[in-house]
Amino acid sequence: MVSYVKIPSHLKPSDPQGPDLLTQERNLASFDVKELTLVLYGIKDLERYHTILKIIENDPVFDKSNIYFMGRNELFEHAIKKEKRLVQLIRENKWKVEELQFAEWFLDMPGPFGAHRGMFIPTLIGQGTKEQKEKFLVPALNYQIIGCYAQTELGHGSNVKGLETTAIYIPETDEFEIHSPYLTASKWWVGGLGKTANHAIVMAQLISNGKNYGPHPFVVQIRDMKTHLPLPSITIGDIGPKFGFNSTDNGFILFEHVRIPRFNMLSKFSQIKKGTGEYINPPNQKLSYGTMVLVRAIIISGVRVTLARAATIAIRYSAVRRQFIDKDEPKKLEDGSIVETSILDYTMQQYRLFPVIAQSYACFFTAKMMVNLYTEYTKQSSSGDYSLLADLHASSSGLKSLTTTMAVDSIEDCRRACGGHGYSSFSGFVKFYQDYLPNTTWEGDNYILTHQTARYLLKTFRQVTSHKNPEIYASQSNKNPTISYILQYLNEPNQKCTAITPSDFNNHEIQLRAFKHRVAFLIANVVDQIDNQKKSWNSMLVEINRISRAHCQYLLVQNFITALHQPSEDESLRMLHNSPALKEVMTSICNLFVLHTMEKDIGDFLESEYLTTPQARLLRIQVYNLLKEIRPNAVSLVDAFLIPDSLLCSALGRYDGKVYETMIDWASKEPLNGMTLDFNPNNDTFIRKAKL
Ligand SMILES: CCCCCCCCCCCCCCCCCCCCC/C=C/C(=O)SCCNC(=O)CCNC(=O)[C@H](O)C(C)(C)COP(=O)(O)OP(=O)(O)OC[C@H]1O[C@@H](n2cnc3c(N)ncnc32)[C@H](O)[C@@H]1OP(=O)(O)O
Ligand SMILES: Cc1cc2nc3c(=O)[nH]c(=O)nc-3n(C[C@H](O)[C@H](O)[C@H](O)COP(=O)(O)OP(=O)(O)OC[C@H]3O[C@@H](n4cnc5c(N)ncnc54)[C@H](O)[C@@H]3O)c2cc1C
Repeated sequence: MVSYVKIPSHLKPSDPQGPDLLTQERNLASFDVKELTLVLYGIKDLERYHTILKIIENDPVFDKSNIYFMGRNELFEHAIKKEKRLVQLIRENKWKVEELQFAEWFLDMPGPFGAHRGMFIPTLIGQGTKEQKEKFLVPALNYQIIGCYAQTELGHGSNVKGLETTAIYIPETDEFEIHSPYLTASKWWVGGLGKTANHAIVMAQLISNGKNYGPHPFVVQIRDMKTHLPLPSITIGDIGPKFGFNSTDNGFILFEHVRIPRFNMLSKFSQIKKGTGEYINPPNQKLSYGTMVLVRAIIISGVRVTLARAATIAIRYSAVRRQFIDKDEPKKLEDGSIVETSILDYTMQQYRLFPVIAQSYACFFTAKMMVNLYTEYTKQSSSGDYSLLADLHASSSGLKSLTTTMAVDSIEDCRRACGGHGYSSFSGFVKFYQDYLPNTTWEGDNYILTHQTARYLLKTFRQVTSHKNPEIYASQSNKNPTISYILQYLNEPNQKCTAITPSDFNNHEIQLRAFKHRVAFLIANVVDQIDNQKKSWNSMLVEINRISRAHCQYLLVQNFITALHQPSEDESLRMLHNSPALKEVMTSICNLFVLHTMEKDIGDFLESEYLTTPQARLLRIQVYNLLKEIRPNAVSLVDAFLIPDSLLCSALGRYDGKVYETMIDWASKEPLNGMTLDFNPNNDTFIRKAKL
């Protein structure tokens, strides 16, 4: 890239106050960083990581050095080039899903084929029959057709049952007619639709013999395969500029009595019979919502790397950045000279940032749980057993909501913790935040999703309590955490915390009891208000949200603690258990996650009377103790995430700590610096490129 400003050569390269600050930090670690990285990725995935990263970093098409200077059109063109190159690489290297997830992660560019890979293909796999897979999935996997997932409409997104697009069965021709009766029925927001896709999975109200059977998925060809123009009676466009995600063509589409063969209704679960239009019921009414369950689970497993990325930038920058001399504990170099304090040494900075490290590790263990639960569900459902679906839907909805909210809040906290430089695109936070933000809205608005989780929890509570002998559920409590805490609460509703010193709060049994008691208390309270005091659902929505949040926080806590204690077949967990140094640092991180989470929501724990006010104070002291304990390991804990510089794309978070050199180098490449502007108000304004 061209530099428009020549930087004077007399400047010394780095921070004059101390050599290589990050190396000094790294020397403080109490554990082996490589060992922890291995726990996080596992041996096989770490090999994949390095293989794929090498390919991506050495390919000029994926070069990101110009990314912060691109406008929308340039960004979109760049994204298409990347997508096309990615498809070539998939073919050349025969990449499977495992490799592809790393490639997409490293590319860090929401692109026009994202919905094709992330939603169109999974829907065909999950909901298509064998014949439909042959017709649509095979060409989709070969990129002969490019698809998108068209569910949301201009007038309805959250309320899927309220969608207005119709698919009416026409027995005479054995076809469906896809139609948008109102402006508000226009499909809207659909990724890859605006310019790229030639096929769409359209979620439409299935109507046969005048009866509405609710939203079902239909495959609709939308553009001509040769000219790429919209097919007759179809109107398509891009929805315009957005907060972020501008490298993707989110689009709209309207249908005017478009006919498709009956074959195109995805029919693995429900079918329409030829001629009669008879509807064959699915084994579970919500199976047509299956793609959403899968994608929510995938989003949850992506949160850990999002948090890791934000923490890496902020922690490394805070180690390098120095402001003020600490009057009480001045920092001295070896030669005795006093230097300014690294901002990472300020307790307030630690309090803002170390919990983000802890959240990422917590999400790592819960991601494992989510993957296991989804795998178990897939196994069972392939033999017709859908009994795990309700559980899976409840935990994936609530956890998607909790963890993505946590992630966007934490990216912003990390950005602010970097002061003024956090506001620069070069921080690596700006585009990252903009592109990540829709995770709180898509695949279910984060508030709406908590209704689903709470509904399941209330239902379970009612089931257990309405039984004459609730203990009958005891045998299920090992597998079902909700039943386990409800039973515990019923047996001992007035349970009290036994902590008498700050360090007592490190006791994992005390921690688990706190979370169990709090969530059961909140559920019991809402059940009482709805069932006995006849409060409306709407009047309880804030409490509903609280219940889902409390339940999902408990899942995060329980998964972290279980990972530390329970013997496991899992390769990563065995490595963790076999290393005392790792176990020690992970225990501190776990304690910080648990106690910081409690402290933030302390009102719930006080209200449930599990904690007393003096105990709340002890708990806060223990949080401060943990910050001190973690401080020497902070940089190494983020190094272990192994987020490559090419992905961070951050002047502040780079591994070598050369913050200031990079800031000025990148600023010198700002194209505005290469333009000559005429500021004279009496002249017509003009801008021209400078001659270098
Ligand atoms: C360390 C290792 C490193 C490895 C490195 C890897 C790096 C990896 C990086 C990975 C990054 C990953 C990122 C992935 C990103 C993927 C992005 C994908 C792009 C997404 C683009 C966006 C697409 C979209 O947004 S598509 C549109 C989505 N829309 C929605 O989600 C709409 C939300 N609304 C709904 O779901 C429903 O309307 C709902 C649930 C709110 C209400 O539905 P309802 O029909 O009205 O039902 P209700 O009456 O409330 O309930 C009845 C009954 O049904 C149950 N129910 C509801 N839904 C479901 C369901 N889905 N499944 C099962 N059951 C369901 C409900 O519980 C009720 O049950 P009962 O109480 O028993 O009656
Ligand atoms: C970048 C991006 C990409 C997307 N990609 C796709 C795609 O590829 N395909 C697709 O089909 N969709 C896509 N979407 C759409 C997305 O799934 C929806 O926007 C999302 O599901 C939210 O629905 P909504 O917009 O209708 O929100 P609304 O439901 O209108 O929500 C607005 C507000 O009202 C509140 N609210 C609504 N109902 C209630 C209630 N009952 N109780 C309490 N509060 C309520 C919500 O909490 C929210 O705060 C995308 C969205 C974005 C931003």
